[in-house]
Amino acid sequence: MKSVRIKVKCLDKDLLPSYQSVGSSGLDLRSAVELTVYPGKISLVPTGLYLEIPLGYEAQIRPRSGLALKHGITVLNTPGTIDADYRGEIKVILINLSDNPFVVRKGDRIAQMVISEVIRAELELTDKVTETDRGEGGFGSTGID
Ligand SMILES: O=c1ccn([C@H]2C[C@H](O)[C@@H](COP(=O)(O)OP(=O)(O)OP(=O)(O)O)O2)c(=O)[nH]1
Ligand SMILES: [Mg+2]
Repeated sequence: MKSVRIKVKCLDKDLLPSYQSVGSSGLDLRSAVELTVYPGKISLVPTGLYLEIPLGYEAQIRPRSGLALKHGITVLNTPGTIDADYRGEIKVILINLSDNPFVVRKGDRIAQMVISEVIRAELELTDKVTETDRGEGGFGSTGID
């Protein structure tokens, strides 16, 4: 498996994220605070983490499926983008899509962070794009069966 070294400043060692199994794609992120995400509401959850991601990589913040399925808790902007040059605290934007308040305790694993390589586009202006069978069809144009 490929890996990349990332420097991390962590306000509290107990908040250091980790992979939960040998094949996990994401590092589980822990909440640095206790808070409640109320039904239908959005909360910005600090993680106590500051990263130095090498240029050419990014971090993506994704929901945990268990929280989504059991509690209706998801990441509003998924996948959240952590730019390589960002030096602020990593924060997670949670939304509660259930009818019940969701209590987050300090140290709870609230989301996961996947490190990814980034390919940047070199935009080349043109007056015409090539034709294809699909053409302008989209948004369900191929049907559902
Ligand atoms: O879930 C997220 C998303 C973003 N960020 C931080 C890191 C990221 O590098 C920065 C900017 O994020 P983004 O580009 O998604 O937001 P923007 O609205 O475009 O803000 P900006 O104008 O600062 O780029 O905010 C987080 O901590 N958590
Ligand atoms: Mg941005």
